[in-house]
Amino acid sequence: MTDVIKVAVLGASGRMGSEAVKAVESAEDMELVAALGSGDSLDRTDGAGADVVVDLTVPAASEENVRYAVEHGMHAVVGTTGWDEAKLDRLRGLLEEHPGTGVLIAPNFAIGAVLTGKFAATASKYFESVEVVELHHPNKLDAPSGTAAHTAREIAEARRSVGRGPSPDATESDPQGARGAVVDDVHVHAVRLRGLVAHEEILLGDEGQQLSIRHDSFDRVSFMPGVLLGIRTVGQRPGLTHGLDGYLDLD
Ligand SMILES: NC(=O)C1=CN([C@@H]2O[C@H](COP(=O)(O)OP(=O)(O)OC[C@H]3O[C@@H](n4cnc5c(N)ncnc54)[C@H](OP(=O)(O)O)[C@@H]3O)[C@@H](O)[C@H]2O)C=CC1
Ligand SMILES: O=C(O)C1=N[C@H](C(=O)O)C[C@H](O)C1
Repeated sequence: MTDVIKVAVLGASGRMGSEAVKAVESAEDMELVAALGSGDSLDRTDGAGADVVVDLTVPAASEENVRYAVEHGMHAVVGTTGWDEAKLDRLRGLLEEHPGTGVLIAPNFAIGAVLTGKFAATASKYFESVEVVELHHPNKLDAPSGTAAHTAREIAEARRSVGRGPSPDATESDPQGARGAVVDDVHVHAVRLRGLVAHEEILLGDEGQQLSIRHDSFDRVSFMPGVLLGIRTVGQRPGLTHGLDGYLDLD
């Protein structure tokens, strides 16, 4: 019998956090030792003996939460968005000072979304044009989604590897930003619509053909197997892992 993993969830009453609390409570190899909201002190995590902190909060709080976890000897599984290159670099530096500690930053915990990013990156090597559309519930704080930004970077890297440049685009005037955000030369469009949960579609086009690759999370339970995989694996993977694919054998 393996040791039970003691887990603290930050953002525990949020949409994702409340689902994660249920998932951890249902896992036989885990024990929920702390469930924190925005008003709670972080010392309730190490104070309760947590091995792993799960951060499902807000972009403004996530970096500080992870820093606290690492500095207090806890691993961290992070689903919160907003981890740009500057934050990731600071985290890498921190982890060098704490070589036994692992942190997973997962833009998306749903296996279908992880695969969508991989499939889209592969496909984008063969198509002249590619654009990303993400569609979410209207309560989402950030745009474009962390997943869409991550997908755009995966696509850009794949295209660079085969010498493909940006998609063709004759737009000369776009004062309202109708062409969307541009992440690493890839256009990303954000839709916010009541009734949606989390969705992403990658449109690829070439002479006389189009390919669409789409993933839909209809319910936040779709993220929970990835959250549990992250909790089970993070302690064996010191350093920073960016993307759940780092814990999956996708080749
Ligand atoms: N990686 C993935 O697969 C997924 C990632 N996400 C991301 O996860 C994050 C949370 O999303 P969602 O659950 O929808 O958001 P919610 O707004 O529903 O939940 C966020 C929660 O965080 C709490 N919170 C805010 N600041 C702190 C803090 N400093 N410490 C502890 N708790 C805090 C809030 O509590 P209070 O109300 O008291 O302020 C709130 O309950 C977002 O960044 C989202 O993009 C979402 C879905 C999937
Ligand atoms: O806020 C959300 O809901 C989601 N956020 C993450 C993101 O920004 O990519 C993951 C998923 O898309 C749901």
